[in-house]
Amino acid sequence: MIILKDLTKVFELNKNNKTVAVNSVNLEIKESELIVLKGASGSGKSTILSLIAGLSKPTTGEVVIGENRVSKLPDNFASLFRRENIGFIFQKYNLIPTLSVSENILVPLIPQNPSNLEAKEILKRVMKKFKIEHKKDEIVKNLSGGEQQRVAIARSQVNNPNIIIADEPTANLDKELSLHFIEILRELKNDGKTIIVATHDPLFFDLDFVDRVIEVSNGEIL
Ligand SMILES: Nc1ncnc2c1ncn2[C@@H]1O[C@H](COP(=O)(O)OP(=O)(O)OP(=O)(O)O)[C@@H](O)[C@H]1O
Repeated sequence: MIILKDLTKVFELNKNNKTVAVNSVNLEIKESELIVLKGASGSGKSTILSLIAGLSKPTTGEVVIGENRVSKLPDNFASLFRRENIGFIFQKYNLIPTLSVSENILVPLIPQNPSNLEAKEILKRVMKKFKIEHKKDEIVKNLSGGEQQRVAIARSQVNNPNIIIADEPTANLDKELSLHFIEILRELKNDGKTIIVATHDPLFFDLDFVDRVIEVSNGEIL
């Protein structure tokens, strides 16, 4: 269970310039639920995701995931928690363009220093699942948008996280690739993952396997 308790995030650029990006948000997300956060640009979706992941700290309120009060964890514990529990899929993929597909997918494992055999097995599992095995030695910048997306998804799954956070995952994809991404999402949902997608792509709003579409406006949940 992920619980957001009266969560507020204020960005203070200077004394006269404050943005309330998230305003008193309360939300409970059950295990294996798929939630879509929908809202216009600037409504606060990405900020909510980064608070859930412990990438930033709330101004007030808290985030609790399972037994962990994520928003109260010191940074090094928060990053450990993230590494073990959360997979990220970003709009711009955040891949390293000059590295190969396999090298990019293995990046999240670097802190764990796995044996070659372990790394090979994990690579095989995720590349097969997300159908990118045939490109394993290709440099990422030579891949199409859809292929880069699959590398990013494969990378998000190397630690087999139980929570997946996707921020505008289809923003750079055409309709066909977006529909393909949605099929991957359906699979991840069937695997029992808890998934939170922030998007303004209408393709996500009537899917039969989405549990809830939650509208965010001006930092508040409607
Ligand atoms: N680091 C920051 N410093 C100052 N203001 C910020 C920061 N991050 C976000 N904001 C502001 O907080 C508000 C919410 O931004 P956020 O990125 O969460 O919206 P969003 O709904 O994800 O938008 P988009 O769909 O464009 O990504 C915006 O007004 C934004 O300008």
